[in-house]
Amino acid sequence: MDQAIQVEGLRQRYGDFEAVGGVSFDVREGELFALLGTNGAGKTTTMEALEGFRPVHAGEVRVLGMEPYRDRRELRPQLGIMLQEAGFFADLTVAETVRHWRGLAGAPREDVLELTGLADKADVRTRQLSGGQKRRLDLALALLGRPRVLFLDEPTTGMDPEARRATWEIVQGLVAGGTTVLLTTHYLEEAERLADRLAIMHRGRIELSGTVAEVVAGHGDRITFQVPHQVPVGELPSLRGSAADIAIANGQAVATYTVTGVQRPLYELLRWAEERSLELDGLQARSASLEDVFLNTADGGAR
Ligand SMILES: Nc1ncnc2c1ncn2[C@@H]1O[C@H](COP(=O)(O)OP(=O)(O)OP(=O)(O)O)[C@@H](O)[C@H]1O
Repeated sequence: MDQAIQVEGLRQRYGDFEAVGGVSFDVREGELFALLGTNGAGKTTTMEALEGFRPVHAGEVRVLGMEPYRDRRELRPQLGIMLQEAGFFADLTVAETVRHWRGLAGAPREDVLELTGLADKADVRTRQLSGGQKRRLDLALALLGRPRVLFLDEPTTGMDPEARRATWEIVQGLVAGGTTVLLTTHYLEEAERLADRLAIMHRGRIELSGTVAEVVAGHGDRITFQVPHQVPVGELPSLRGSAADIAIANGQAVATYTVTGVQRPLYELLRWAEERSLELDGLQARSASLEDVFLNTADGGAR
């Protein structure tokens, strides 16, 4: 089988409110696909439809060729699910929690605590774990049954940078071993690092999808610098027809130009500065980043 996950025209409602309004995407076997989006965009709702938690209202979803809600008994043992909120028994230790869940997995992995860096917390009660450690225990439980398809809903929220990087390595190892992963995240760097392809959702729809390179293509390049104090923002030049966007950071005005190709506009800018004997602190020229595209989408700008 080529496609592990197929979503076609998915719509989900909560009462009268349409949380997902016609979403389509595929995830190939052994691929990591990231769902990004603003708060309330419909990422978790989409994921829950694929996990078989509730029937779909309209459209078609398939996971490993099965209909997730109808076929949940057969499908569930092949899925690993890491929900956004951990629901552990507070008085069980980490080792007891794993033992409890191991009983439900067919041929459980024995190394999940070592894999997730929790071996030294085996005797700690789950309520005493830090937020990041709880996320790691959640991941450990999701991996117990050696899932073919792994759903990770904001897996690294609350983790320190080191734990986040360690988690990325675990996930990369799983994908290298053939596991299909659907991930939601608010960390754009996480998606840039891990995702083979991604989709940006906004208000129940997919606004953009593709590889990172495909998603940022066509969004131009950026030139930014701190506006010198002696220059009123109204006197900044336009660069090849592009006017400056001004943002204030720590009391300092920062100018950003969206341009196509940086060489000519940069030349114009430097000549303008030279003629006025101005120093442009913090001058940067770069391609559009996933963050630029994301913010543009969230503003309703990318269509
Ligand atoms: N059980 C529910 N009943 C009513 N509305 C709900 C329910 N669950 C989610 N919603 C609403 O549906 C919309 C989509 O929620 P969802 O959790 O799927 O978004 P999300 O993209 O995962 O958001 P976040 O990034 O904040 O986790 C939101 O407006 C949310 O308030």
